[in-house]
Amino acid sequence: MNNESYPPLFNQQSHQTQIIDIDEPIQDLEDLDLIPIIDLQCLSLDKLEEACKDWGLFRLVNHGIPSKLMTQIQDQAKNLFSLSFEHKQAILSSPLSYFWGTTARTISGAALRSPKTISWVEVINFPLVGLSESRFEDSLKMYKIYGLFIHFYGRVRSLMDEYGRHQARLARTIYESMAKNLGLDSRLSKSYLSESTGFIRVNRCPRIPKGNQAWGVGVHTDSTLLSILNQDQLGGLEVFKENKWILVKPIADSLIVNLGDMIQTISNDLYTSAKHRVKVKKQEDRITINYFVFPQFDCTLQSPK
Ligand SMILES: O=C(O)CCC(=O)C(=O)O
Ligand SMILES: [Fe+2]
Repeated sequence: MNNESYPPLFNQQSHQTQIIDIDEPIQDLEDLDLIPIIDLQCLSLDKLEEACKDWGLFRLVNHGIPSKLMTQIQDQAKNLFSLSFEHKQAILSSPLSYFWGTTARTISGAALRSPKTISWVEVINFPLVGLSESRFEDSLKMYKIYGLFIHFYGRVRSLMDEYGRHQARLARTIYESMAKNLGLDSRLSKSYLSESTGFIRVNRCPRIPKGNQAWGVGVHTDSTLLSILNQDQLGGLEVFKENKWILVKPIADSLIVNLGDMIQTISNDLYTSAKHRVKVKKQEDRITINYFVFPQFDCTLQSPK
């Protein structure tokens, strides 16, 4: 098992970095999807309220993103990850960033990784603001693979722009309904969702040798206001609810909305920032595309009385 697109650690036959408990009980009822469903075409404020309080996570359907775009973005992410590890390290730099072994970064942008907590994941961050006018392409010309890379980077970038606009629309619609439910003061609550903070994070959890498993992403909550996830058909995402880990099954054309720490704070802990994690055990690469959005950086969060 060797492929130059993977970080070297992920090419080892077996790895000792993450031994995880295979017997841990997980609610896995074959045909049953336990995750609450929110239909954006006929959005029920009551259902939304229930999902936000009880789960902190829900499945979004009828969201208006064409399924072709959902698939194209997955395919292009796959292409980008298939560049060699060296090239990814060299060319996916500011305003983009590439790192592996963790999804967390320090304030200065360095990957927050330690040998004990290596996650089985590679990450590319795409800012959405300024992507089109960035000098990134100029800096790429220094590299020999410019010609090869640029023809699909251009494609990825325009897809990201289009996809990002849809995500911003979804976040705005969902957040405004939450604000209504929470009775937020509309003058204050405008700055609690700031589209300019939005970015897209593409994750690849590399295939893993048969019989092994690892954390793609360990247990965490998102620090966002909202996160909106497009996962491929391999699965692996789990959410914690009433002391059980529940599989968030992949269902074509649906998105998973995660409430982050910021909306939990704004709601005065009425809403839950969902605890979740990703387990990797398939012999195929797993790709997910996540949209993250935050409050305006300098605003003060105020919970309703
Ligand atoms: O890849 C996934 O399914 C979820 C990733 C995640 O939780 C994150 O990036 O915060
Ligand atoms: Fe997350």
